[in-house]
Amino acid sequence: MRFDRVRLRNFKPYADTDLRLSEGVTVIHGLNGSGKSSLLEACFFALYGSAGLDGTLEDVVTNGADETEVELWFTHEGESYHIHREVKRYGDQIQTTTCTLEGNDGTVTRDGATEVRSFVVDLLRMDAEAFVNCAYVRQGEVNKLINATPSGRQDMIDDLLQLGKLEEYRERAADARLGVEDVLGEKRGALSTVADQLEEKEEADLHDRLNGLQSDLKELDANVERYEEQRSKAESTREEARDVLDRYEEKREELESVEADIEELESAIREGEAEREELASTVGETRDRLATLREKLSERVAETQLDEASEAAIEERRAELDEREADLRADRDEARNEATAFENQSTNLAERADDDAKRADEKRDEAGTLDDDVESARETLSEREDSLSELDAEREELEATFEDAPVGPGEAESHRDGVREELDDLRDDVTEVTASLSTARASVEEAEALLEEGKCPECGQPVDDSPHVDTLAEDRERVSDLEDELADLRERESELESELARAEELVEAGNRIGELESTRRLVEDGIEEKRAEIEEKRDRAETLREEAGELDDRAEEKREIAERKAEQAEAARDRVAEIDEELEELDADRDRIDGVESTREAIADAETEIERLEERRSDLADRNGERREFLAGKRDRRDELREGFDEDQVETARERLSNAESYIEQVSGTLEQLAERRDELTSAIGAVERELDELEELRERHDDLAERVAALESVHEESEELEAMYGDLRAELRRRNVESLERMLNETFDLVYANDAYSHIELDGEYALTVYQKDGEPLDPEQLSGGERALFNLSLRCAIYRLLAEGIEGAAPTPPLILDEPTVFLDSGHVSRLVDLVDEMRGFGVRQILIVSHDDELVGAADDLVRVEKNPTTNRSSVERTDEASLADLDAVADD
Ligand SMILES: Nc1ncnc2c1ncn2[C@@H]1O[C@H](COP(=O)(O)OP(=O)(O)OP(=O)(O)O)[C@@H](O)[C@H]1O
Ligand SMILES: [Zn+2]
Repeated sequence: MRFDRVRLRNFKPYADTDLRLSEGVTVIHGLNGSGKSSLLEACFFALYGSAGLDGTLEDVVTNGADETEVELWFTHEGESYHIHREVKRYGDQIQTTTCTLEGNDGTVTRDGATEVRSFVVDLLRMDAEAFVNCAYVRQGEVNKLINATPSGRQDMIDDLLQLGKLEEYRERAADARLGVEDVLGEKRGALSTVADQLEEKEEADLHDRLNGLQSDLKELDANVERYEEQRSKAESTREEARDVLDRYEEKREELESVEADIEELESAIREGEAEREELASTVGETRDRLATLREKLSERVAETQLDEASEAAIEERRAELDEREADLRADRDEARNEATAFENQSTNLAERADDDAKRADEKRDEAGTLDDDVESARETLSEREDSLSELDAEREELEATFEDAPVGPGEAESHRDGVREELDDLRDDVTEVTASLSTARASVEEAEALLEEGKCPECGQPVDDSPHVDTLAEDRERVSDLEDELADLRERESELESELARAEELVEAGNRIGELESTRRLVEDGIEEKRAEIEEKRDRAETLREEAGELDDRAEEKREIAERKAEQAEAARDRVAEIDEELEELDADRDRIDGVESTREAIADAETEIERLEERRSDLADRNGERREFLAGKRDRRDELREGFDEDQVETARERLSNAESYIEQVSGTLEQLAERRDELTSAIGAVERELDELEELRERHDDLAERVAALESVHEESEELEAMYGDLRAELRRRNVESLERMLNETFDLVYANDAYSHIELDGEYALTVYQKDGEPLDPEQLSGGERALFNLSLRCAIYRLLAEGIEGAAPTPPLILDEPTVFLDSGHVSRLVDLVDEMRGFGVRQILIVSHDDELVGAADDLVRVEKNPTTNRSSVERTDEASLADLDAVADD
C-alpha cells in the first residue's frame, strides 16, 4: 500500500495544499512548527477519521475557518482509492458532512464515516490502533512498544498478525460443539424412550392374537347366515297365515256392519211414521189458533180509526201520527223556552227590585246619621255662642278699669315705663340728698365739738375771732333745708310707688284685652264653620231621602212587572202539560195500530206454519218409501254372507301364525347376541391392528433417531477436532511468530546498534523481552539508555513490519512506514545506521517510507524531498517538492 496524493484545505495550519507522494523514501523537512506532523496526521485522519486523531475534530479545523476538507488518494494491491472527508462547524457543533471512498474501477463506493472506516479496516487488516503500532511512529512515541506490558504487546502483535481471528474461530467451534452436545443429549434421551416402548410392544405377540380373532369372526359370520335364512322362512309362513286371517276378519266385519245397517233402517222407518202422526195433530191445533186470531183482528180494527186492516192503511196512519207528533213536540219546545224566558225575567226583575229597596234603606240610614251630626253640630254651636258672650263680659269689665285711668289700654306699657323711670330718678335724688345731709350733719357735729374745746372748727385755731365759727349757723340751716327736702322726696317716692303698682295693673289688663280679642276671633270663625256644616248636612240628608223615595217607587214598579212575567211563565207551563197529554194519547193510538199489525203477522205465521208442516209430512212419507227398498237389498246381502263362512280353515291359520311368531322372536334374540359378539371381535381386531401400526411407526422412529444420533456424534467429534485444531494452530503460529520475530529483532538490532556490550535479545512465548549482555546478564529493555531504547524500539517495529510483510502469505498489508522525527535521540553514527535500516526495510518490500526529519544524512538518503514552510505573516503552511536540481542545495537546507 502506498499514498499517492494528499490534498488539504483549512487543515490545521494548511490553507490549500496539494502534495503528490511517490514510492521510495520521502523526507519531509522544515522548521519547527511549520506543519510537518500535521501533514502526516492529515493522511491518517483521511483513513480513520476522528479515531485516528490525537485530539478532537475541533482541533483539525484551521483557527477562524468553518470547514475543513481532506482528500487522500492511495493504491493497494494494484487498485487505486480516493477518500474524501469534509468537516463543518455549525455554531458550537462540529460535524463530518462528507465522507466517501471510491475505487478507481467504480465497483467500490462507500458513504458515511462508519462504512468508510470499516472498509479501510478490512482492506488494510488494521484498525487505527494497529496502524499506529505498526506503521506510524508518532513523534515522541518511539518507546511505546517497549513500555507496553507483555500482554498488551501480545494483544497488539496478535492482532497485527491476525492471530486473534484464530481464537475467535476456536471459540465459535467450541460454541458449535456445545450446541451439538445439547442436541445430542436430547436425541439420545428420545432414542432410549423409543427403544423401551418398542421392546414392550414386541413382547405382546400381536400377530397370533390377530389370527385367533379373525378365525373366531369367520365362524360367527357362518352362524349368523344360517339363522337369518331360517328366520326369513318363518317370516313368509307368518305372512301367509296373516293373509287368511285378515280375509276372514274382513268378511266378519262386513256382516256385522250389514246387520247394524238393517237394524238402523228398521228403527228409522218406525221413527218416521211416529213423526208423521205427531205432525198431523200439530196441523189441527194450528188451524184452531188461526180461527181465533182472525176473530181478534176484526175486533182490533174496530178499535182503531182504520178503514181496513191492510198494510197500506197502517202505513198511512202511522205517517199521520208521526207528523202530528213532530208538530206537538215543536210546540212543546217553544212553550218550554217561553216559560224559562219569562221565569228568568221575573227572577231578574225581583232581584233588581230587592236591590233598589236595599239601596233606599241605605240612603235613609245615611240621612239619619247626618241628622245626628247636625244635632251635635248645633250643640257645639250654642256652646261657642255662650263662650263668646262670656268673653265680651270679661272685656267690658277690663275696659271699665281704664275709665278713670290716665291712659287708654294701648298706652299702659309706656305709661308704666315712664313712672318707673321717674321713680328711679327720684331714688337717685334721695340717695344724693341723704349723703349731703349726713356730710352736713358731720360738719355741724365736728364744729360743735371743736367749739366746745374752744377751737375753730375750720382751722383748729382758737375760736375767738375765727371766721369759721360764722359758717356753723349756715351749716345748721343747710342741715334743716336738706332734712325738709328729703322729707318731700320720701313723700313723692311713696306716691310714685303706688302709682307704679297701678300702672302695672293697667299693663296686665291691657294684655288680657289683647288676648281676649284674638280668642274671640277664633271662636267666631268656629261658629261660622259649624253653621256652614249644619247647612250642608241638612241639605244632603234631604237629597238622600228624596233619592230613597224614588228608589222605593222604582222597586215597586219592577215587582209588578216581575209578577206579570211569572203569570206568563205559568201559562206557558200549562200549555206544555196539555201538549204532553196529547202526546200520550198519540202513543196509545200507535200501540193499537201495533196490535193490529202484530195480529196480522201472527195470522200469516200460522198459515205458513201449516204449509210447512204439511210439506214435512209428505217428505217423511217419501223417505220411508226409499228406506224400505234399501232394507230389502241389505237383507239379501246378509243372507249371502252368512252362507260363506269356513271355521276350520281359520283355526289352522291361527295355529301357524302363533308358531311362526314365537320362532322369529327366539331367533331374533340369538341374532342380536351374535351381532354384539361380532362388534366386540371387530373392535378387538381394530385395536390389535392399530397396535401393529404403532409398532411399525415406533420402529421407523427408532431407526431415524439412531441415524440422527450417529450423525450428531460424528459432527460432535468434528467440532471437537476443529476447536482443538484452532487452538493448536494459534499456539503453533504464535510460537513460529515469536521465533521469527526474535530472529528478525536480533538481526535488525545488530544492524542498527553497533555495540559490543550486548550478545542477543530474547523474546519468550509471552512476548516478554529481555536483552542479554555479553557476560550473560539479563537486562530489562527499560534499563537501556534513551538512544538505545529508541534504536531498540525502531528495531522491534521494523521486525514486526517485516514479520507482517513476510509472515502472512498472500496479500500482506504493507502500509507506508511513517517515522516522525526518529533521530531525536541518536548520535550521528547511529543516524547513519538508521539510513541503513531504511535501506534494508525497502529491501524487505516496504514500498513507501515517509520520514519527518532534519537530519542531513536522512535527507541525503531521500528519493524525494518535501519542504514545509510557514508564512510568518499569514501563519499558513505550504509544501513544496524539491526537484533533482534543488537536491544539490541540500547542504544549505540542512544547515538551517
Ligand atoms: N487548528 C489550527 N489552525 C491553525 N494552525 C494550527 C492549528 N493547529 C495547529 N496549528 C499550527 O500548526 C503548527 C503545528 O504543526 P506541526 O506540529 O505539524 O509542526 P512541525 O513542523 O511538525 O513542528 P516540529 O518540527 O516542532 O515537530 C503550529 O505552529 C500550530 O500553531
Ligand atoms: Zn513535529
